[in-house]
Amino acid sequence: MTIDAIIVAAGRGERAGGGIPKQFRSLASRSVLARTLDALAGHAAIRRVVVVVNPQDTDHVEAVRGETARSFTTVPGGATRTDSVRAGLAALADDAPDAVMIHDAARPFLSSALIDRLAEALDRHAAVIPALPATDALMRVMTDGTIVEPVDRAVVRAAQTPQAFRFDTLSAAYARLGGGGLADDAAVILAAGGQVHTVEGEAENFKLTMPADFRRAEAMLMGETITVSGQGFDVHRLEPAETMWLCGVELHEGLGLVGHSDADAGLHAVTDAVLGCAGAGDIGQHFPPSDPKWKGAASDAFLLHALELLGQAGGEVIHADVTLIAERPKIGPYREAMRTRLAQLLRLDPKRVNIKATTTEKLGFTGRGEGLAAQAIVTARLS
Ligand SMILES: Nc1ccn([C@@H]2O[C@H](COP(=O)(O)OP(=O)(O)OP(=O)(O)O)[C@@H](O)[C@H]2O)c(=O)n1
Ligand SMILES: C[C@](O)(CO)[C@H](O)COP(=O)(O)O
Repeated sequence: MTIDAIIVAAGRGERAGGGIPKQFRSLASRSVLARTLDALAGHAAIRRVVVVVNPQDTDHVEAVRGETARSFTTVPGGATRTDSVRAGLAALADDAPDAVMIHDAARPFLSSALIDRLAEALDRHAAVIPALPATDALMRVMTDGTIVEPVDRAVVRAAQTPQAFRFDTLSAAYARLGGGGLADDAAVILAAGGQVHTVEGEAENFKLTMPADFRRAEAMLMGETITVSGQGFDVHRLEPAETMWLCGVELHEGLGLVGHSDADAGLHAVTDAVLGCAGAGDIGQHFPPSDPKWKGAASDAFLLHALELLGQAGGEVIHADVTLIAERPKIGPYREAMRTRLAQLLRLDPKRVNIKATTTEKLGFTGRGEGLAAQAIVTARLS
């Protein structure tokens, strides 16, 4: 069965506050939407993901692309969640899947086991959602808050997302729905006279709605992780050349670095620091200079491999600080470009990346202009 996913991310997040729509706010150094995408688009059952966004948020969406390796397309959303889901369904219609999961961008903590449960239930049901029993006593109230009567909590459930449907069933229900918004997609099926089944939801899969939800989410992430640091150091010989690669940026200063790969000492130091965080040895073990495969290689590939190993070890980079040591070239004119490129490779906000440069007062091999050295410290969170 082919299953596509729609992430609705066009809301304004007014109840959460925080200055920008909540799905783009940072939670322990990564945006909510990047986390949601990784959880959903990273699942093997999901073929492709459409993210429904507000066109005002283009810059935020581009920043999220830099934070995740997952691919996704975007479509403009509407005034209500219902309108946004409708736009997502229309975007999938040309190459319609057998089934679709609709998920709130604002629920970044869904587990892969929950997606498994929903996918498995889709074999038996056309509409299935995760739901949780109520744990508090429930009261029916008047608009002023005065209680009318208790509600039997055995007969209610709190509905979560992802909500999973056979694509044709959900599309037909949306086609029958008039104007106006409903709370969720289960309500759309019910309005069309359909049946909706439930699987067990997850307490951790709460929706970031109010400011306190962000505090809870931060505490959850901090409590589950430890912070580690990795350190890296590299040196390459300098010689006259047209170009030099340093921290992923091409410099045109009449100097080059000599090495087996592109000799980008900055990226090599960062790669070693990431490997340090992952407890995965050093760059020479993974990319031996004796292997002709790496001759002239762009060092981006080394860093991406180290990041992959860190990911497998349950880690994510949260900060990097690099020091470049040389008399020449002067780093100042390239500093911002290096910061931007490194942030892109590390999938970090550029504010979390720092590039420093120093000379050694004409002392030693760097002082004599024979070589360039780079040091890096990378900080990562490990779960
Ligand atoms: N017009 C809308 C409204 C909501 N959503 C999405 O639907 C999900 C659940 O909605 P909610 O938590 O209500 O988000 P907001 O509408 O952003 O929140 P608020 O009501 O506080 O502004 C969110 O991922 C939100 O981005 C959407 O795609 N389009
Ligand atoms: C879709 C939903 O998250 C299911 O619990 C919920 O209905 C969204 O409600 P909101 O009023 O848009 O927050």
